[in-house]
Amino acid sequence: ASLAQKGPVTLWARDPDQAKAMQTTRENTRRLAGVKLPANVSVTSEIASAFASDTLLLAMPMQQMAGFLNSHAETLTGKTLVSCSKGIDLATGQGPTGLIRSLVQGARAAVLTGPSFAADIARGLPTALTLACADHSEALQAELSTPTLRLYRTTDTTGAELGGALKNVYAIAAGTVIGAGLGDSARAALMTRGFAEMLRVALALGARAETLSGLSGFGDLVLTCTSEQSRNFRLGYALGSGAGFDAAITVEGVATAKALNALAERHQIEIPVAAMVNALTQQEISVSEAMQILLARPLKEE
Ligand SMILES: NC(=O)C1=CN([C@@H]2O[C@H](COP(=O)(O)OP(=O)(O)OC[C@H]3O[C@@H](n4cnc5c(N)ncnc54)[C@H](O)[C@@H]3O)[C@@H](O)[C@H]2O)C=CC1
Ligand SMILES: O=C(CO)COP(=O)(O)O
Repeated sequence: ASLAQKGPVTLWARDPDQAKAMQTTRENTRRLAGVKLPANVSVTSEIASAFASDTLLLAMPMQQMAGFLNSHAETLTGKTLVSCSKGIDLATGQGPTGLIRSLVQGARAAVLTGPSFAADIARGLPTALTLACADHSEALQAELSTPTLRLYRTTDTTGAELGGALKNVYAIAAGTVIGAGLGDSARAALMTRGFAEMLRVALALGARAETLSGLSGFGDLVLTCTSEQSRNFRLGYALGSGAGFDAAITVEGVATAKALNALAERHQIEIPVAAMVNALTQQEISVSEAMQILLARPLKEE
């Protein structure tokens, strides 16, 4: 919707009925109810017209991306593929750019990430994001920036994708703390220790520290750990308060916690908060057990 301020945009939906309904009603009632599609957004389920552009934005749950890329590898060859997904592929431990590079020959991989709820962007509220691409991406930055969407460029794709993926794990932790009534001070402690874990993992995997301190890292951690709009925060809140949660809702932090723990084990990095989130979401421990384990850890230097 934001890009439509600058020209025609084609939105691809897999399901022909859903595409037709969106094209007619000018709304995605299931995913973004109440937001009207701008006039120059057209919705189609036809690959040929949807994939005609040289630049394509990929917005799907992370665990679906490998399958999508495999199915459409030939059509996507030579395109600039900009991933908006935040996660780590469980099967390979790769982020979006790694998947794109390994599954689509000749594609240029980029990541668009940072603090942004889809509903805020669609309503034209001011938003700033990180655009990461290994090669010179000034033209892409200009192409994807709009009057309400300000993009900052970097070549650090590893840092950008890890910032966006990992913050979801700590948003679940923050939601759990608030849901369990443990207070804002405890949330601030978890966010800070969570950020230290994000930095340790990202640096070990070759990211730059300044990327993690930017929009895709610190910025997105703050947004997701403090907003009830976040699905990751809301899942944590439900876990903390003992309420139910709709399993159909996309919550990237659950799979990411699993993938992150596997990565940390391989690289021998300590991530106690993420380990608790993984154990909690896999229903291996209770909220009070998680808190006791974290509080009983040996005292150490900051
Ligand atoms: N919703 C938000 O505010 C934001 C979401 N993201 C990220 O974007 C990604 C997608 O999230 P949402 O759009 O919110 O999830 P969602 O669950 O609301 O929508 C997912 C969309 O992907 C489609 N999809 C599912 N499997 C697919 C496949 N195999 N091939 C093609 N399309 C497929 C679905 O039909 C649906 O339209 C996630 O990684 C999320 O972290 C990033 C920033 C903001
Ligand atoms: O990534 C997001 C905001 O930057 C969206 O967060 P949720 O997936 O937790 O809703």
